[in-house]
Amino acid sequence: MSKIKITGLTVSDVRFPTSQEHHGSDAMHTDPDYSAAYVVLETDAALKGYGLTFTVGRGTEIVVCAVEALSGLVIGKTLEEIVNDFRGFYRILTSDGQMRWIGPEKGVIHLATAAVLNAVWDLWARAEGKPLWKLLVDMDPDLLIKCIDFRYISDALTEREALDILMKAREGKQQREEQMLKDGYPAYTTSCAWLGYSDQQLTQLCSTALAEGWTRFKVKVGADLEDDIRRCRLIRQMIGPDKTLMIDANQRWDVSEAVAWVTKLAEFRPLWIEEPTSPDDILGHATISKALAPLDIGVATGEQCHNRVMFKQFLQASALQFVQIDSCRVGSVNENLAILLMACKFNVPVCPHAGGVGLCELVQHLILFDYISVSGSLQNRMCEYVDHLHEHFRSPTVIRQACYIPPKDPGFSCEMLEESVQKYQFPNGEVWKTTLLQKGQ
Ligand SMILES: C[C@H](O)[C@@H](O)CC(=O)C(=O)O
Ligand SMILES: [Mg+2]
Repeated sequence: MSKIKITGLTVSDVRFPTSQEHHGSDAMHTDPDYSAAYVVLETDAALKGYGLTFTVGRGTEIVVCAVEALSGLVIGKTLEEIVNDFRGFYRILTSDGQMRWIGPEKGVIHLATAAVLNAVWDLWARAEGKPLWKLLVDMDPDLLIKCIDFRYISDALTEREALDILMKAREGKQQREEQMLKDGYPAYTTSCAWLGYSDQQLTQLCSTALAEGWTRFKVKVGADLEDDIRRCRLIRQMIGPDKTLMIDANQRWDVSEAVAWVTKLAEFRPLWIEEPTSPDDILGHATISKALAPLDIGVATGEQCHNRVMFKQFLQASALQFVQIDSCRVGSVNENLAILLMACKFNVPVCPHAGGVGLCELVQHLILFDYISVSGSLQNRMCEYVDHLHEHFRSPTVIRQACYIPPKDPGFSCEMLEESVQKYQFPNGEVWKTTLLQKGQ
């Protein structure tokens, strides 16, 4: 690989006013403006690297500050020196002697780490002329393992075990890749039933989704039990008994409240309850999992799980039945590789969190890699899809018959259109100047 040197980093606060139409609303985040701290790595070559982390509006400026604080650790490095010791570079970013204090490996600083590392992985995939999933699928297992920081997880997954998983999954890899290219990776939709949508909207979106071939649907719950019963009944009646329904409470309940509430929704046969309580409460999730097991309802979580250490404990404690990786919450591909491999060892299916802005574009690469090179299974597995804001990306996701079609363009698919970045920049982009003026701010 040529010695591409990273010469600069720019980061933008890009926000989309999705709250105006209640897109993305849930029991906890009632007015999200889907946003991103959007990173561009400049190099001394013709290539650039693009990365982002996802936020829901106010506070994005803090993530931008954190990215700026990390920028000195990446500017001046060559791509070659980073990827030749990616584990070491991951440590440099996450274990800076002073900045580590404001994490470690969690919160705003870790969101910033995700944005920067996503851009580095994008640059690497572009330099190799491959979409990221293919870069990972083709990578020598030894090199893949060297991208992962096993510190804090080696009691649950050793390097040897991780390597064995990858070696074992070599069998059938070619067929699985061909299958993905032909049929795509199964998806479910959350776009029909945001909490702020009216019943009429929900009915109309659901019937459109059914006509488009969707068979798996997620409904937001958790604010009002009577509303939840009515909305779940509506959706279940529309989709019929055989299609799949999931429910998502976005951390709204206490542990016992979660069990009682979900028991009342059991008649609608949800496959899982997502984020029933605080995302940090591992033992609480274990209690909920145990209580709901007789009802055949699993617990899903991960979109706000800080890092690989917490995923390890969720798995060790049998506190979740579905692992929801997120491309922008933890330390990018490096940390997600660790989580995919741990999920495989513990035999728990991975069903990624996506949506927001850019999350579908990014995470499709990781789940394709999981199927082709790690788990080799589609059983009880699907990737979230949300139908908003894809038009702002140079290589938007392609969905066919409710499946993600593997991206072909080199990179990690999160390059935004320059005009979108300008227009939606907060607070000086055209859209926000008008919006803030109307609000008198
Ligand atoms: C605020 C986000 O839209 C959140 O509701 C997304 C989420 O929980 C999911 O997609 O799952
Ligand atoms: Mg969720």
